[in-house]
Amino acid sequence: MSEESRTAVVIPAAGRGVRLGPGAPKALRALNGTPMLIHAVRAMAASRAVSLVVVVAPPEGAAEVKSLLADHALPERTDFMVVPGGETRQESVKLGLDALPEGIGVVLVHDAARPLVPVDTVDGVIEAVREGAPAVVPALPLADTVKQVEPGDPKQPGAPEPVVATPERARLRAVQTPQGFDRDTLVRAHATVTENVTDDASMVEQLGLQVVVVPGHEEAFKVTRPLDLVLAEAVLARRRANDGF
Ligand SMILES: Nc1ccn([C@@H]2O[C@H](COP(=O)(O)OP(=O)(O)OP(=O)(O)O)[C@@H](O)[C@H]2O)c(=O)n1
Ligand SMILES: C[C@](O)(CO)[C@H](O)COP(=O)(O)O
Repeated sequence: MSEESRTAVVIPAAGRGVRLGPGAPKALRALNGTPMLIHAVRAMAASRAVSLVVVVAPPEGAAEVKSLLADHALPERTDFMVVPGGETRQESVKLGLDALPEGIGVVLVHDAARPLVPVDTVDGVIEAVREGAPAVVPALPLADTVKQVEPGDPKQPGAPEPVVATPERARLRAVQTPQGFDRDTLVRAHATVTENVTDDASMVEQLGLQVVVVPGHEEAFKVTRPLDLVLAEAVLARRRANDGF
């Protein structure tokens, strides 16, 4: 993968945010007065290697997302597109991929729900793809011990679940985004894998190709539950205090 190969980012932003609770679609909710999606777009466009950002919007919200992008200051060197999303994250990513123009060789997929990822993490992923890895994921070691269980009846939440195994923690990683791919590899993965998966790199694993992990960052956490909003606001307040961000 050459330095000249253009890099695009697909940002799936079409989720409802059910775990966050009632309100607007998660990507459109505000952090420090600015929609989470705009933070995520700026985080991606902060990389000088990124020439195109494709936002996959809630199907009924594409017009609103277009006007949000027009209303917020974004780097001029980056192009932006908006396409409507699908029923699942996987479908939304596929719709974003389908919209990519010719000439893009590297594709990042980044959750709108990870608005605060630092640019060094983004650049580290791009660099690893450019150096030849077909799929790259940023990840962190785990702080908690993990148990594999026999899942209980979803109709009886809170009922005890039998433990099946305790995987060796030192070999586990908590995976973040942006995940980076050689474009042709990711297109082939989405065309081949039909079962529902929770991240794009696992589709490349199913093709039998090597996926590699590079260092993630604790500020690349995903806003999933209400407490994550508190943490995100605190991170932004610290950034403002530290560097007038
Ligand atoms: N049909 C979907 C579902 C999810 N996403 C996006 O995928 C990312 C990661 O998903 P997640 O954090 O699970 O978001 P939601 O699906 O919105 O959350 P929840 O499961 O709580 O509803 C988010 O940026 C979300 O907008 C998407 O583009 N299209
Ligand atoms: C892609 C991802 O962010 C990697 O950790 C995660 O798998 C998305 O999961 P979600 O349940 O759609 O939030």
